[in-house]
Amino acid sequence: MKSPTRDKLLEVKNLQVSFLGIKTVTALSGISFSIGERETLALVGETGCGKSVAAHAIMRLLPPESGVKGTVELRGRNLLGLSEKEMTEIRGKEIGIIFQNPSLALNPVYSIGHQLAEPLRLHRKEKKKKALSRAAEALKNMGFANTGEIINYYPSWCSGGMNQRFLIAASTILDPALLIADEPGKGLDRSCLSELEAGLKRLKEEKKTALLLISHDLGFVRNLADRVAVMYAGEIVEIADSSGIFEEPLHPYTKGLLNSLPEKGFIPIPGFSPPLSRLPSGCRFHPRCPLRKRCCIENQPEIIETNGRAVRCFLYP
Ligand SMILES: Nc1ncnc2c1ncn2[C@@H]1O[C@H](COP(=O)(O)OP(=O)(O)OP(=O)(O)O)[C@@H](O)[C@H]1O
Ligand code: NI
Repeated sequence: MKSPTRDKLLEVKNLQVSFLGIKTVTALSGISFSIGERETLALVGETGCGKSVAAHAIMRLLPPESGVKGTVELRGRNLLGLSEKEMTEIRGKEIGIIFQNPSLALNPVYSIGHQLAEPLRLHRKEKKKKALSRAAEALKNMGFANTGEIINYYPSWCSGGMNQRFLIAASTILDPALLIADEPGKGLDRSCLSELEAGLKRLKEEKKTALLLISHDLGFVRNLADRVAVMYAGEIVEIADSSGIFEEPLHPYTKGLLNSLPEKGFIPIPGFSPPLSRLPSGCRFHPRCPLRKRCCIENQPEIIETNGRAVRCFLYP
């Protein structure tokens, strides 16, 4: 929504995800958003609202018993209609993904250099020497100075923050157009977090990689995101430019999230998100909303777009 003519890289339309079990839970109730080429979109919202499910659905990494509907178009190609073989080609090459725990994703028995160079040797048939020099360059982009030494390190020798940056270097070594980062900063201390932030910034600016950034840390989001989508109980309730969300939030839930920031006085939103198996009537946020009206209890608001932003709330026409 930054500019109406921006080239769309990823377009998610009406994505619905249900987990079939004794009780079927609908984790995503039809979410739609798009990410432009080179753009960073953040997904924020309280725990359990469906952020990780959205990331997994886009990458087709959900368990087979999950029901997925809607479309996920990467440069116009619907990923949900591809064969598993075609999808394997997309993962890593066109869309990279990193999760919060890097030690689970890095292989403990191979050196960092080997793990970075391997995809280049495999997919690009690059010679060892060239692949290793590209690996060193990727490490430099992630803020490491002594790359000649670091390529010989093993993950267990390094801190969580270093490993998270190795993982970003590894997930983007084939220059994917989009990197999905699900809580990349979780569990990292402040200094590791600022190194991670600088690494992601360089990736955006130098490699022109688009980012889908999932994070609880609104400060981190504010520093990196061009646009922000706010989720609540399996729905998107507001999407706007980063400055719109942080300076002029519209939805009462977005306002509540911002008030819980330290600089706004740590005021938590009273109550809890509803369980997905027992959603309230009307607006899903109404039981916790200080501004609720009668219609909010009875009717479900649609998400409405105006002036380059979208909001799901009866306060806005
Ligand atoms: N495989 C699964 N089977 C059943 N339910 C699931 C499955 N995966 C996720 N869910 C449910 O879907 C909902 C959304 O989960 P999700 O992990 O996407 O939340 P989140 O927004 O990423 O939260 P957090 O901030 O804690 O990471 C949760 O209620 C979760 O229990
Ligand atoms: Ni999550």
